[in-house]
Amino acid sequence: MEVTFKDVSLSYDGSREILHHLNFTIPEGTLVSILGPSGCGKSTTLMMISGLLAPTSGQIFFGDEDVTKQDALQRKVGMVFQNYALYPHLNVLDNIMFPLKMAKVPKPERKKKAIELAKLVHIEDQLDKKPGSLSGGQQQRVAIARALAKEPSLLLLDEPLSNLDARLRIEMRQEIRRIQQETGVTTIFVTHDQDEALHISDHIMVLNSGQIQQFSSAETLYDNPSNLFVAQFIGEPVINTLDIADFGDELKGQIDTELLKRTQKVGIRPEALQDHDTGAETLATITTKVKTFEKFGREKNALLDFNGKRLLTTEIEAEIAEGQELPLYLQKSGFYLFDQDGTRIFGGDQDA
Ligand SMILES: Nc1ncnc2c1ncn2[C@@H]1O[C@H](COP(=O)(O)OP(=O)(O)OP(=O)(O)O)[C@@H](O)[C@H]1O
Repeated sequence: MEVTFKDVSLSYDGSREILHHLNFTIPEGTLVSILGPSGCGKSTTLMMISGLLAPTSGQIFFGDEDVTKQDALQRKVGMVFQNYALYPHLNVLDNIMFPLKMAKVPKPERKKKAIELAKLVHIEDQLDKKPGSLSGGQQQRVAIARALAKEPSLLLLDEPLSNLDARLRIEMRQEIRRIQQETGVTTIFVTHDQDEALHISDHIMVLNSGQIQQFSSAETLYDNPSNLFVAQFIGEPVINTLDIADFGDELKGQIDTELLKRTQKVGIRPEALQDHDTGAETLATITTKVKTFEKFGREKNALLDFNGKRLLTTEIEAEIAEGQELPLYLQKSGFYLFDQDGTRIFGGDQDA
C-alpha cells in the first residue's frame, strides 16, 4: 500500500509541535526506514501511519483513500515492537494464529495460514514452544509472522532489533529484508542505527527535530547529502567537517569565488583524502601533519592536523610515522560545501 503524508504536523500537548509539515510518499511494495537521532519523532511518525495517533493537522492517504480519521484496525496495519509483545502463555502456533482467531477465521484455515507463516519466517520447528523458551531472534520471527497473519496493508516495525545482540541484529535485518521481498508487503522500519537502515532499505527518510532532512536511497544520502546534518549523520567514519576559514588559499582557483564566499562549512569524506594521485579529479593538495596512525585488519585510520584542525583519512597507502608531514590529494568526490543554513552548495551531483 502506498502511504502519503500531506502537510502533517503533530503536537502532543497543543503547544509544542513535535513534527512539522511532513510531506512524503512511501511507494507501494518498498521497504522504507525512518532514521534519525533519539527524540526526532520517528516513533511518532510511525504511530500516525498506524492510526494509533491522529495528526494535529494535515492528511494521511493509503493509496487514494484518505485514512486520516481511521483507527489502526480500519487501516489493517501489522505492527512489531521492540519488546515483541508476544502472549507468554500461548505457544508459537497459537501466538501466530491469535489475530486470525480474533477475526473468527475457522480453525483449520487459521492453522494452515499460521503454519505457512511460520515457514516463511523459519520458525516452523518451534511451534509448540512458549515464547519464554525462545531466543530473542526467534521471538522476533514469531512477532513478524503474527503481524503478517491478517495480510496487513502495511508492516510497521519500531526498533525491532534493538534487543538483539550484534550478530543476531545482522541476521535478523537480512531476514526482515527477505521476508519483505517474499511477501511484497510495504514495510516501514524505525531505527536510530544508520547501518541497519543503509543495509535493508529501498529508501531512507532522515528525520531531525521533527523535519524530513532527506528521503532517498542510501547511496544518494551518502553521495548527495542535501545538507550538513545528513552528511554528518550518514557515513562511518563520520565526514570531516571544517570551517571555510580553516582553509588558506588551497581552494582558490578551484572553486567559484562566489560559492566560496557563501560557504560556511566544508565536508570531506575520509576516503576523499588520498596520499597518492589516484587519477580521480583532485581539487587541491593540502599539507597535513600525522597525529596518530592506527591499523587493524583492513582498517587504516590516520588522524591528521590541518591548520590546527583535525582530519581523518582511511586511505593511507605509504608507511607513515607520527609527527611527520604528509601532503594529501583532496579529491572532488566526497568533498562538499555548505552554506550558513547547512544546505549543500557544492559537491555530489550539483543538480541532485
Ligand atoms: N506521549 C507523548 N506525550 C508527550 N510527548 C511525547 C510523547 N511521546 C513522545 N513525545 C515527545 O515527542 C518527541 C518525539 O518522540 P518520538 O518517540 O517520536 O521520538 P523517536 O525519534 O522515536 O525517539 P527514540 O529514538 O528515542 O525512540 C520527543 O521529544 C518525545 O519526548
